[in-house]
Amino acid sequence: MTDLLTISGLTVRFQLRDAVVEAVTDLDLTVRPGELLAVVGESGCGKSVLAHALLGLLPANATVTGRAHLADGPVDLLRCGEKTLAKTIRGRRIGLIPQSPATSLTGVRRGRRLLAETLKAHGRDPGLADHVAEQAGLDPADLHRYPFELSGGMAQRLATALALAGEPPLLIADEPTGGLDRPLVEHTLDLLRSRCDGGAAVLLITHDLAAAERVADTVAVMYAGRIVEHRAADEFFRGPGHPYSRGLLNALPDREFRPIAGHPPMLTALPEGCAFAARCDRVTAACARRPTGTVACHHPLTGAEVLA
Ligand SMILES: Nc1ncnc2c1ncn2[C@@H]1O[C@H](COP(=O)(O)OP(=O)(O)OP(=O)(O)O)[C@@H](O)[C@H]1O
Ligand code: NI
Repeated sequence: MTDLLTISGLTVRFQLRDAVVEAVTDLDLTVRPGELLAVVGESGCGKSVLAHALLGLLPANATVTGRAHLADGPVDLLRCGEKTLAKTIRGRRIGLIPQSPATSLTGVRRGRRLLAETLKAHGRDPGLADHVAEQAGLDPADLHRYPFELSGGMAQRLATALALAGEPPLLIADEPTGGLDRPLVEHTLDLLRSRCDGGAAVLLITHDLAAAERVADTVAVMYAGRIVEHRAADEFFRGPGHPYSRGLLNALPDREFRPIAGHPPMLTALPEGCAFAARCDRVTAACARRPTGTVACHHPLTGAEVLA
């Protein structure tokens, strides 16, 4: 099947006064219709920057290179300019559930009006507001509130409803379960899954590997701005290939509940070789060269040692 989204060589740099932040480097990804791709990795590894780059939402100190295309459009999302993105892409072709919607949902309109106007802007019946809120797990009775009157979890669900309003074929959900308690987490994940089962694609950005395990078809692991492993979810959860992936899985409460020692490197001073080497128990002299491949490691895990 043709890919819905194709990203090649995506690289994002932020210019600071006296340093450059290498936020995303040479990232290739594809997402098919009906696929739920989970992008996982520790805080600061570039997940939100990836989402914002695709939607033209990065601040002025960012430089973006590479290419990103939707299957049905000739435009390069990274080059097409604000007007095209605002008119034809954001909300319509690609919906975004932003991270921390409590801070991004501002304005003086009540939830119902916000949602009704968004539906109308996408050519849908504004009367569907209550229905779409319910789909997102938000009690329609809470739509009379202003954004600043919403709890973090309610704002999260309103943001989800707003992203669903345009029925975009691709939904990017950046930590969509933040601030939600367990039943609502599951409701939101199942909602994303049902979007995919209806033919849409979802790029789910999450810290929560248990969430990814519940719903993802494929998993991409980011470390220090690069994808270090990308494969089918069932294979990944059975036997990750990258030592970093194994570390993430072993940190889960129902596995070893043991966090990975140490910290990711500074994105302003990345090593030339493998960025994970300083934290890795398999490091050798070979790791001074940058590893490549779908498991970007000179000493990937195999067979029995995988979850040892
Ligand atoms: N405008 C900016 N200027 C400089 N650096 C930035 C800017 N925006 C983001 N960064 C840096 O880019 C890196 C990646 O940030 P990003 O928000 O993508 O992380 P993340 O993986 O989404 O983390 P989290 O899981 O905490 O949301 C971080 O080191 C961050 O500090
Ligand atoms: Ni983020």
